[in-house]
Amino acid sequence: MAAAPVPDKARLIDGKAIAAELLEKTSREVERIVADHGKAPALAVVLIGSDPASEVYVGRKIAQCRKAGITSIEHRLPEDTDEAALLSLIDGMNADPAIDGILIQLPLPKGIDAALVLDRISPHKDVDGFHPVNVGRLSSGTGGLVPCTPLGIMMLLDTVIDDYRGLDVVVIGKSNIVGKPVSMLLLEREATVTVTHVETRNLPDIARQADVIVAAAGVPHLVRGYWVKPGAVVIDVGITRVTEPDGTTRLLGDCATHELAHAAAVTPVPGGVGPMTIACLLSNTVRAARMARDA
Ligand SMILES: Nc1nc2c(c(=O)[nH]1)N[C@@H](CN(C=O)c1ccc(C(=O)N[C@@H](CCC(=O)O)C(=O)O)cc1)CN2
Repeated sequence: MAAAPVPDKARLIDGKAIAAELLEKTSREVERIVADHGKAPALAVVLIGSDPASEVYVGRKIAQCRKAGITSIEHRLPEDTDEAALLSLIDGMNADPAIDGILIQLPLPKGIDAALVLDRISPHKDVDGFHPVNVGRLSSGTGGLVPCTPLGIMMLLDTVIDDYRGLDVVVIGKSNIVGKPVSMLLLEREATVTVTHVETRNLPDIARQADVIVAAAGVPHLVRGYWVKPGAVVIDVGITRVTEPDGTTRLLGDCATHELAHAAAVTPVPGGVGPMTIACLLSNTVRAARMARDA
């Protein structure tokens, strides 16, 4: 069999454009829900403390909700919020039929047990897909709400891959938000998935076998050109903000993208996976709203 041609320039997968399409589709679904039930889906967004990146993400989530016609209810709580007060806020939102989705922005301040908090959210309103019931459903392939970043990664991959059966995929990173759930989604599509992390031995050699690399280790420019097989697809999930000597800041992904001309396709940072995370949050909110109204 002839070897696949080596590309001389990797195709950029435009996350911004794909997210915009999904947001458009979500807005149309919101209109249908309003027409059928007379009430727009509603998302409660909880931000505790004043982490600058979290402020930016929450601001974008709320702005996108407004654009899509989703009602957002904002709860901004101080850094020293008591865990019991947060749990009681969640109990109230779980019981409130006017709220379809609950989002607790991560990371939480020190002293608050994230697992306890996420477990308290009703699985039906868990639009982040972090509740153990939804994690279990994803692992067993039995539906449920799926975490936003992995869902977005699959949508980006679907623009360049038709059939995942037997493809060798290397996931770098084992977080509950990205590495583990995206591995489950890829397994469901019958890819051969190798989950690795920064302690994995011979990581460059393992990565070089892959048809697809999902880099989610949070280590800037970890994946170098020689780690990537010619013609592979590379999804860069990393976003690390670095400050230059002149005081300006820029975002670095987990991949040295300038060394990846020989890849078939890569996602840029910014403008790749990040915008999909927010678009999928809105789409999950609409899904939760539809499920609540159809129940
Ligand atoms: N409850 C949650 N908390 C966090 C999640 C999550 O899915 N649920 N994910 C991340 C942060 N995040 C969303 O909350 C997020 C990260 C990045 C982007 C994004 O659009 N990035 C842009 C660049 C943005 C910038 O300029 O800083 C891009 O990559 O183009 C959106 C959402 C942790 N917490």
